[in-house]
Order: sequence, then structure tokens, then C-alpha cells
Amino acid sequence: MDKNNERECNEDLIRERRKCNFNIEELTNIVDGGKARTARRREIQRLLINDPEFLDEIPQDYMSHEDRYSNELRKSAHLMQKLADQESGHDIHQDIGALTGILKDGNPLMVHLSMFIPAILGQANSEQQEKWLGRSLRNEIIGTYAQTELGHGTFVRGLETRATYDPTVEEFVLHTPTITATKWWPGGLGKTCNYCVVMAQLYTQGRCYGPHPFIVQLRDEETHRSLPGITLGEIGPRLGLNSNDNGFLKFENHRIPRTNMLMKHSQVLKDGTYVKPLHNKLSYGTMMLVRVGIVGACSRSLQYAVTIATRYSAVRHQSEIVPGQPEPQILDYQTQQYKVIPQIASVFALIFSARSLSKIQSSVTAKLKDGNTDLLPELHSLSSGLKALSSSDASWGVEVCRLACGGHGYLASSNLPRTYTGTTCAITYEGENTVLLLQVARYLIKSYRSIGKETGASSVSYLADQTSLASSSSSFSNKALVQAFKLSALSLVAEAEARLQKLCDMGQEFYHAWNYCSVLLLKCAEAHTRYYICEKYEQTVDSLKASEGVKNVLQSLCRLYLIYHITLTHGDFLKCGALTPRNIAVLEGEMCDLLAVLRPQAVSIVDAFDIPDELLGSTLGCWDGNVYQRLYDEALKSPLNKTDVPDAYYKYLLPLMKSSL
Ligand SMILES: CCCCC/C=C\C/C=C\C/C=C\C=C\C(=O)SCCNC(=O)CCNC(=O)[C@H](O)C(C)(C)COP(=O)(O)OP(=O)(O)OC[C@H]1O[C@@H](n2cnc3c(N)ncnc32)[C@H](O)[C@@H]1OP(=O)(O)O
Ligand SMILES: Cc1cc2nc3c(=O)[nH]c(=O)nc-3n(C[C@H](O)[C@H](O)[C@H](O)COP(=O)(O)OP(=O)(O)OC[C@H]3O[C@@H](n4cnc5c(N)ncnc54)[C@H](O)[C@@H]3O)c2cc1C
Repeated sequence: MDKNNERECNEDLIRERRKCNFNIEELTNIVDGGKARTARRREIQRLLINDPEFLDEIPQDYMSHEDRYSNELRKSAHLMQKLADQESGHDIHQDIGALTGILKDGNPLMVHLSMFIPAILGQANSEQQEKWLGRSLRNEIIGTYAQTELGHGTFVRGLETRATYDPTVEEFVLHTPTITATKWWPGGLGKTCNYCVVMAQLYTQGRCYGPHPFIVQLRDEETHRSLPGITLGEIGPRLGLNSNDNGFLKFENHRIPRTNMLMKHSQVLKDGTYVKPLHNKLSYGTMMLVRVGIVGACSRSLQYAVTIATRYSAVRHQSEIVPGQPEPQILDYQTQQYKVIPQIASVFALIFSARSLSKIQSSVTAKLKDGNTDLLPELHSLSSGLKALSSSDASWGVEVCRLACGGHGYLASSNLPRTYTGTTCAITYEGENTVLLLQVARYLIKSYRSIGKETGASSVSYLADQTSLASSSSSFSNKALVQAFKLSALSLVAEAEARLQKLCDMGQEFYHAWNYCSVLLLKCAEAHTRYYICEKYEQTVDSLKASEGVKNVLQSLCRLYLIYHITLTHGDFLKCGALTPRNIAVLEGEMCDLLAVLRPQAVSIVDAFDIPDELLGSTLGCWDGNVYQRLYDEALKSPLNKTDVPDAYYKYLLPLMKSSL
């Protein structure tokens, strides 16, 4: 689509774009993380969207279960080949964002890229990397990450799959002792992968040392048949991601060499001696890495959904504001603005938090190389909290965008249903959100109780700032609002700690008291993580070197985000005295003013997300706004429209209609 050719564009969108008061390209660069990143993303996307191999012969929704898998595997394989053919020197994980939308509904090679290769990088020693990394990067072997079992996903310590060391032949015996020990869920496991990283309970010299990672060949490299002692299959249709072959796996005393235990952090020596790691949760490193990646992935899902909803809201006319006047664009309704524009603000919140988290991850990884694990708990807490909030915010945001599109948003061709099912899964995988938030709460309570001891963990240093508990601010600057979030988080942590202590003082065991307080603990974790996001948002926008137009837009979005979240949880702000009822009322009024300020810029801001139509894949969100013709054309693709009278009529309806004659 030629974006300079206004003749092909919907009139409303032309008018919206003329209102733009900032430099769109500059904002695009901020979204991408710099000019060079924008250029790289566009280069990749051009390469993909001009390639006919990525086209589907018929829309996926009309394909059989097998055809969907096969079609997506065809495209995934082609994509991997294409990326491999690219000039070297690019980190493929940096490019993952550019690929959003090219593969639809879960691709069978995703976990190979996002977990199997990272597991080898993070868990294998240099000899093992020598053996498997190159082969997996060249796609000579395809792997997945098999941790979850039928009986246990969350509670990793409860996994039942066993890896028992046999020193006589220097092998591990992998075994699935019960039905509940069956590995269940791993992406690509059913039919695609021939290798996997398996998390299994390590037994050596008669002792269990807990879950450890092992690399296991699953299928013959020539015939692709499952190896003896291994049972593999696919687990069946899911809410979404149905082009993937999420699988199951059972071992029947299957033997692998000792050297297949991934030994970067802990080892089993030839005689069976166990050498423990520097930190006993280093084997959970792959999960932590992916949790960091999920924050960015969630921001991209939301960019897709809100681009669709905003453009559609500008094109769609319905009802009336002024009696008797022409039907307005639905974006003119304040309630519609309240649905859509906070989601735009949320995109930037997630982008800036993802970047901040990624920096922390790099510095923790660098320290780990020197054997320093001090900041691992901090990274675990931040990555858990941000994974949880980003996935739940983005899922809710996508759903709100679907609702904002009325009936048409429910159509598959809007691409909102698939965007939703492809986002909400992130609430569950890689650590169910409630469980991860309780991990954050555990860290908060522990940090609160060790106030005064220097830990170097900056995300919780505010817990020591007891003086701020008594002070409410009369200023309403963005910084002051961020302080209010801090106060709210601190006061919730203080309240939860006091409640826990009281229960313990009354004679309850700590773990019972913990469970009894866990709804409040969840709130603490959410408030703490929200404070982190708000602080990063405010700091990033404040320190940004940008033109006045872009800075103004981001300042308004940031302020909207802060006020929106205060209004959603205003009880917490009132309870701790951070804000008064009057303050809240004023802020609610200001939120509506901000919606009005941002409304004329909304289409241009989502244009700055720069998502090509071919990747957006939406009848409602296309750049030219030609919504109704596209809806009609898509409907014509329904196989039911091939004939005027379907066979089912003769088989079922006709007999029914004639039965009473
Ligand atoms: C690279 C690009 C990425 C792009 C991403 C885009 C899309 C996503 C791609 C793929 C997704 C598709 C597939 C999904 C795959 C999966 O889902 S894989 C399976 C994931 N499973 C989980 O996440 C399981 C969740 N459970 C856990 O992680 C643990 O069981 C849990 C942390 C909840 C508890 O562990 P446990 O061993 O029981 O610990 P305790 O609760 O007893 O705590 C003991 C102490 O250990 C600390 N701790 C726990 N984990 C860590 C860690 N990772 N690092 C550091 N420390 C950790 C914990 O805080 C306790 O500390 P204290 O004793 O309080 O000091
Ligand atoms: C699309 C998708 C892809 C996946 N891909 C993979 C993969 O590639 N590899 C892999 O190994 N796994 C994969 N998984 C599995 C995923 O990691 C697990 O489903 C997830 O970790 C949740 O575990 P669970 O299913 O056991 O849920 P459960 O833990 O059984 O959760 C059920 C409920 O119990 C609650 N609950 C559980 N424990 C606690 C607790 N301690 N405190 C309070 N509440 C609790 C939860 O909050 C939730 O409400 C995938 C899952 C999905 C949906």
C-alpha cells in the first residue's frame, strides 16, 4: 500500500492524519529502540512480506487440524531458512519482534528458537555447546523445552520424571514412572522436534538433587521415527495457537550418556559425585530469560490490537452525539476513547519496562559470568512481576480492543480473536501469573524484613523509606503521581507484613499465615510492579531527547497511564493517604481532558507503530481504512459460499422440514 497515495484512503483517516502534530518517524524510532533498529526491522519485514511463500492458499480458519500444522511448518521452515541466509552478525533473538504476524497462531519452531537454543546457551558447558549449539542454530536438529508434566506445571520441584545415574556405564536412565509424569505441553514436541531439553529429577548415589536439564534425542535423525523407549504425540486442539504441535512425551527406561546432562552450573562426575551449582536456582535460568522476552512480546501484541481498534474507531460511524446531526466517528465518544487510548499508553509503558528489564538482565548475566549471583533474586522478582503484569495488561487490552470494535471485532478476519488467544496464553505459560506474583511478594516481604541490610537490590530500596508513609503530596506532577504509586506499594507491603506477623504471633505456622494473606500479598506484588512500570515510564519520557511534538505526546500518554491506573485501584491510594477523595476526583476529570487532547493524535500514534497491513492481517485495521469492502471480500472466502445450497441442507434440513408433512 502506498502510504503517500491519499486517493485510495478512507476520508476519515485522511482527516485524522492531517491533524498529526508530531514527527511520526521519530516516534517509530523510539518504539523500535533507535533508527538502526527501525531500519533493520523494515528490512526483515520487507523480505518477508514480498515473499509469496508466506501466503496461505486459503485462510487458516478453513483448514483442517493437520493442514494448519503442515502449512505453518512449511512457512516456519522457510522463515528459518531465510533468516539463516541473511548476512551473519545479527542476533536472531533481536529480530524476533520483526517477525510478529508473519506466522499465525503458534508456529512449531517457536520453542526451538525461544527456549531450546537459549537453554543450550544458558545451561550447557562449552564442550556441550560445541556439540549442540551450532547444529541447533543451523537447524540440523530441532528441539523444544520439556518441563511441564500432566501432574505438575507450576511446582517444578514436584516434577516426577527421573534421570537416574548409572556409573557402571556412565549413563542416565530417563523414566516416566506414572501417568502424571508424562511431559505435556511443550511446543513442537508432538511431531516436529527430534531433540529436547528435558527437566528431570536427578538421582545419583542414592540421592535426589532436584530438577536438572538434560538434552535428549527423541527421533532418528534420518527417518524422524521416535527412538525406542520414547512415546511421543500431540495433545489436541487448544483455545488458540492451533498451528503448533504441543506434545506429550513418555520415557521407558531410556538411556542417555552422562554428558547429556547440561553441566554449565552443576555436574555429575563419572563416579556419580554431584557437584552443586553456585546458586541452586540457576537451572531455572531458561524460564527467567523467556519471561524477560515475554514483556516485549506482549507490548507487540497490544500494538497490533490497538492499531486495529484505533483505525477502525476512526472509520466507523454510529448513532449520534448531537441529536439529528450526522453519525459521528465512534472515536468521538469519550467512552470509546477510554477503551482505546489507555491501551496506546500501555504499549509505551510495556516497551520502556521491557527495555529496563533487559538492561538489568544483561548486567546480572555479566555478573554471573564472574560467579556473582547476588542480584539473581532481584532479576527473578522483576522478571516474574513484569511477565505477569505485561501479559495480563496486554490480554485485557487486546480484549478491550476487540470489544471496541463491536460485532466485527468478533470476526476472525479482524485478527482480534487470534491476537487475544495468542496473548492470553502468556498469562499461563512460563509461570502462571498468580504463582509468579506470589514469588514477587515473597521477595518483597523478605526485603521489607531486612531493611537496613545492604543488598544492592534497587527495585526494593524504597521499602526502607518509612517516612514517606505519612506524607501525602499536594502536587500533581508526574513525579508526584509516581510517588503516590510508591506510597501505595509500600503501605500494602507494610500491611501484609504486619498481618503475617500478627498471625504468626497468634501461633500460626508461617506457611499457613502466608496462604491466609495471599490475596493481599498478590496486591502487594501488583502494586510494586506497577510502581516499577510507572517509574520507568516517567523517567524515560522525562529524560528523552526528542522534538517538542513527540515529547508532548509521550508526556500526555505517560500522564494518562498514571492517572488511569490510579483510578483503577483508587482504594489503595485512599487507604494509605497518598491521595484524598478530592484528589481522585480532580484526576478523574483530568483523565477525560487527556483523552480529548490525545484523541486527534490517536491514529498517527498507532501509525507510528508502523505495522505493515500484510502483518497486521486485519480487515478492520488496514492502513487505508477500506473496512467494509475487505469484510465482504473475506466473507466470500467461506467454503460455505462455494454453493448456494449446501449438501447439509439435503441431508438434514430438508428431512426435518418435510417430516411433518
Ligand atoms: C528469547 C525471546 C523470547 C520471546 C518470548 C516470546 C514468546 C514466548 C515463547 C515461548 C513460550 C512458549 C512456551 C512456554 C514454555 C513454558 O511454559 S516452559 C515451563 C515454564 N514453567 C514455569 O515457569 C514453572 C513456574 N514455576 C517456577 O518457576 C518455580 O516452581 C517457582 C519459582 C514458582 C518456585 O520454585 P521452587 O523451586 O519451588 O522455589 P521456592 O518457591 O521454594 O523458592 C525458593 C527460593 O528460590 C527463589 N527462586 C525461585 N526461582 C528462582 C529463579 N528463577 N532465580 C532465582 N531465584 C529463584 C525464590 O525466590 C526463593 O527464594 P528465597 O528462599 O525466598 O530467598
Ligand atoms: C500455550 C502453552 C504453551 C506451553 N508451552 C510449554 C512448553 O513449551 N514447555 C513446557 O514445559 N511447558 C509449556 N506449557 C506449560 C505451562 O508452563 C504450564 O501450563 C504453566 O506453567 C502452569 O502450570 P499448570 O498448567 O500446572 O497450572 P497449575 O499450577 O495447575 O495452575 C492451576 C491453578 O492453580 C493455581 N496455583 C498453582 N500453584 C499455586 C500456588 N503455589 N499458589 C497459589 N496458586 C497456585 C494457579 O494460580 C492456577 O490458578 C505451555 C502452556 C501453554 C498454555
